[in-house]
Amino acid sequence: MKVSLGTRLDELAEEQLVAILRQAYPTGAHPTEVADDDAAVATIARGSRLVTSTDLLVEHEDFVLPEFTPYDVGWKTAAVNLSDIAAMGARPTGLLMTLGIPRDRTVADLVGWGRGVRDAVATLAPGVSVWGGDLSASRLVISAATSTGEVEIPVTRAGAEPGDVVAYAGRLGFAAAGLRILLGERAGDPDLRGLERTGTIREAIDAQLRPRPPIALGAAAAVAGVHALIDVSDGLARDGARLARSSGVTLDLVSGALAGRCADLGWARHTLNIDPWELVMAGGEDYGLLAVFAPDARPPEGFEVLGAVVERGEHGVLLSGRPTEYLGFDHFAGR
Ligand SMILES: Nc1ncnc2c1ncn2[C@@H]1O[C@H](COP(=O)(O)OP(=O)(O)OP(=O)(O)O)[C@@H](O)[C@H]1O
Ligand SMILES: Cc1ncc(C[n+]2csc(CCOP(=O)(O)O)c2C)c(N)n1
Ligand SMILES: [Mg+2]
Repeated sequence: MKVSLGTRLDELAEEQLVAILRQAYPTGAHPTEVADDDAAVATIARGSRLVTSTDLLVEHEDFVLPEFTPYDVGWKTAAVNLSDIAAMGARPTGLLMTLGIPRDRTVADLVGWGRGVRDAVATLAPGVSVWGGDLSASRLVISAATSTGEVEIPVTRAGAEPGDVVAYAGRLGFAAAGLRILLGERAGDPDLRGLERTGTIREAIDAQLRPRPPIALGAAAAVAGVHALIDVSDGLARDGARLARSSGVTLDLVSGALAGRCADLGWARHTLNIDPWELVMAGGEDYGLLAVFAPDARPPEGFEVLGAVVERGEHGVLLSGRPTEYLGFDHFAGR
C-alpha cells in the first residue's frame, strides 16, 4: 500500500508507524546500542550516574486541540522531559517517546509529532537521541516521555543554606498568559491588535505551546557549584516552596527583582483580567531553572538573582520579607 501524509493510522501496521516515526526523530550523539528490541541499551560514562525522569501530557489536562498542533505536543513533551534532567544538573542523553493517538488520525499527525520532538531536541539539547518508545490507539491524545541523563554529582533540591543567593533562568508568567489566551479567557472583547503587532501575545502563546527550558544551564550551574536546583513547572511560588522545604530553608524573593517581569506582562491586566503578579508568582509551565548558589559563587550567564535564602520560617517563599497568597498549579485541584 502506498503511504501518504493523508493515510489514516488504522490503515497501517504498528511496525510501519514506528518506522515512520523513526525517520522524523533526531539521531544524536548518544544512540542506543540496541534498537528495535524489547528495551534500549546504553553505556554510561565511567564515574557518571544515571538520571531518569518521566512526564505525561494528556489532552484536556495538559493541552487542548486543535490549538496545539501535533508538532507542538511533540515539542512540549520532549522539552518538559529534558527540563527535569537539567534540573538535576545533568546532561540529557536519551528520550523514550510514547504516544496514544486516535486511530482516525493520519500519518501527517504522527510525523508532525515526531518532528516536534526532533526540533525541540535540536534547539534545546542537541545530541540527545530517541532510544525507543511506545504507541497505542487512544480516544484522547496522550503524549509522554522518559528522559535519561548523566551526571557526576547530582544536584538535588536539598542543598540551599541561609545566606545563599536565589537565582532564576528563564521566563516567568508567559506560558500561563499564553494558556489563558488559547483557552479564550479574554476579558470582554479587548482589542488585541496592538499587542499582536508588538509580538507580545505571540510570545506568550509560543511560550505555552513550545517552551524553551534552558537545558544547558543545568549542567553549567552544576559546574559553577550550585547548591540546589528545581525546574519551575507549577509556578515560582509552588516550586520555590518545594525547594525550600527540601532544603529546610525559606526563600526571600525581592519584589523589585520581579517588578520588571510583571511590567512585561502588564497587558494581561486588561486583556485577561489577571494580575501580572499572579502570572509571575504562580503561573506554571515556563520551565525555567530556579537555582541557589553560595554567596561568593558566579552564577552562569542566563541566571538573574531574585533574592536570598534565609532561616526556615513558617513560609517557604517570602516576597520582600512578607508571606504571599500565590499558590501555583496542582493537577488534581485543577488549577
Ligand atoms: N513511539 C515510539 N517511538 C520510538 N520508538 C518506538 C515507539 N513505539 C515503539 N517503539 C520502539 O519499537 C520497538 C517495538 O515496540 P513495541 O511496542 O512493539 O515493543 P514490545 O516490546 O513488543 O512492546 P510490548 O512489550 O509493550 O508489547 C521498541 O524498540 C520500541 O522502543
Ligand atoms: C488544558 C490545560 N489545562 C491546564 C493547563 C495548565 N497546566 C497543565 S500541567 C501544568 C504544570 C506542569 O505539569 P506537571 O505538574 O505535570 O509537571 C500546568 C500549569 C494546561 N497547560 N492545559
Ligand atoms: Mg521537575
